[in-house]
Amino acid sequence: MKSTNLILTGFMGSGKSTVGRILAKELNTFFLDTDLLIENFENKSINEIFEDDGEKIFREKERYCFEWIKKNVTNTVISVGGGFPVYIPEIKEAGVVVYLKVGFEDIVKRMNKREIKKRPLFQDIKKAKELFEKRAKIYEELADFIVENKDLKKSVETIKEYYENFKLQYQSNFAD
Ligand SMILES: Nc1ncnc2c1ncn2[C@@H]1O[C@H](COP(=O)(O)OP(=O)(O)OP(=O)(O)O)[C@@H](O)[C@H]1O
Ligand SMILES: O=C(O)C1=C[C@@H](O)[C@@H](O)[C@H](O)C1
Repeated sequence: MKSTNLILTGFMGSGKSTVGRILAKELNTFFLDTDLLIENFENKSINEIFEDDGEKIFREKERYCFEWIKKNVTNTVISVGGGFPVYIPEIKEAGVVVYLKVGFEDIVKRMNKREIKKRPLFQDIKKAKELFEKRAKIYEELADFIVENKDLKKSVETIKEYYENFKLQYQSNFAD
């Protein structure tokens, strides 16, 4: 059976947390962020996990999060880390997937120094751009719905409309 979580994906800084928090409030639910779940569980920042344990261990923690969400979470807005769909292509098993699409130059313009510092894979801008180019197609292929996150209000409204229609369809599919 399809899960009814609303999962936001996209590159680092594409606006998943910003859009996710607003959406959760408007939909009268809660907002989860897999990066924050992992940081809280480990009591370490993402930077510390990358430094102390390495990226491979971080990806294992993301998979653990995925399995937990699939089993235990419903009707929730969830923002996942930028690499989550790349390493967990079965992401749709945990909910309906919306890709927040933003160009690399716009992401760089939007993020301040403090925001960049928190993201280990954004330290080398040339490498971050290469990663962005490699991942763009994967995000598109794994999405149920794609939204260009230009105007924040419009993005929220478009996703809300899509998700409400999805839920209506879901309910009619599973009605007795
Ligand atoms: N539509 C928008 N227009 C302008 N700025 C935006 C928009 N959406 C988000 N932002 C800004 O972009 C920056 C990054 O957003 P946010 O932290 O929500 O991204 P994210 O996808 O959750 O990042 P990460 O996954 O790396 O944590 C923030 O400063 C946020 O205020
Ligand atoms: O794009 C990525 O691979 C990452 C994005 C962040 O959200 C964090 O999940 C982490 O820094 C890795």
